[in-house]
Amino acid sequence: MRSDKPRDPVAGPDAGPEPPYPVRLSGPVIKGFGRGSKDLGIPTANIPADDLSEKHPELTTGVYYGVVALDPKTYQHETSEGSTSTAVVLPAVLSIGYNPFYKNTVRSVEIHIMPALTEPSPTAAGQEGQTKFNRLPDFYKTKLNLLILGYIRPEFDYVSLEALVEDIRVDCEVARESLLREAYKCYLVDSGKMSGKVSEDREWLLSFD
Ligand SMILES: Cc1cc2nc3c(=O)[nH]c(=O)nc-3n(C[C@H](O)[C@H](O)[C@H](O)COP(=O)(O)O)c2cc1C
Ligand SMILES: Nc1ncnc2c1ncn2[C@@H]1O[C@H](COP(=O)(O)OP(=O)(O)O)[C@@H](O)[C@H]1O
Ligand SMILES: [Mg+2]
Repeated sequence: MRSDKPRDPVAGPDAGPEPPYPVRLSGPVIKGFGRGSKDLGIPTANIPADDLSEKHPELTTGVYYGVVALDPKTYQHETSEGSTSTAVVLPAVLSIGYNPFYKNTVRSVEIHIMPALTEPSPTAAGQEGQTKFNRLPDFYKTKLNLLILGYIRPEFDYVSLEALVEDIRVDCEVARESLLREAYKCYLVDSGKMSGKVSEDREWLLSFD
């Protein structure tokens, strides 16, 4: 169970991702248990977790942050200038594990895509009423590429659904603050002066065959 201790506002070193990060994962978006939107009001794009233990033994169960891109052949992202047919990199927060609150018996990888960091955060503290998490038009079956850039916390069980939702709200804020640091922002925005390794990772992220 989660303790009442206040949470750190950022996770991972300021200097940028340290090994094993960035970790590359990709797969088609599949159906989950249908609880994300319905029970929690937090949609999560699930990708297959079948070969995770074999391919990524370093990924322990827990909550992570990173960046994602969706295949523009099947998903056109809406921007302020209209819809775009090139892939867009967006910030994300994800859980890898058994969702102890729901006692799942199989491991899942569930990604919540957040709005661009240039937009106001819908999950910032102190907003009136119930938190409204980011919601995009559905993109089941679309190929999703994900670069995991850091670890936030282990998975917990909770006394209530509200407590789980509040912790995920804070995860979104921790992910956002973590990604706003220069050494992480470069994965989201091409500033023209990124290192060769970052540029290689971004190229992978944006490649869909
Ligand atoms: C950032 C994030 C953190 C999460 N943390 C936990 C957690 O600590 N414990 C837990 O039981 N589930 C956690 N979840 C998983 C939610 O319970 C899960 O997204 C929900 O059950 C929806 O599942 P579905 O996609 O199968 O419908 C987390 C999900 C996200 C996106
Ligand atoms: N911000 C978002 N992040 C992730 N998925 C989203 C988002 N907005 C809409 N979706 C859509 O919602 C679906 C996930 O909803 P969810 O209730 O978790 O269902 P499931 O249990 O099938 O994963 C995703 O597969 C995607 O098509
Ligand atoms: Mg889901």
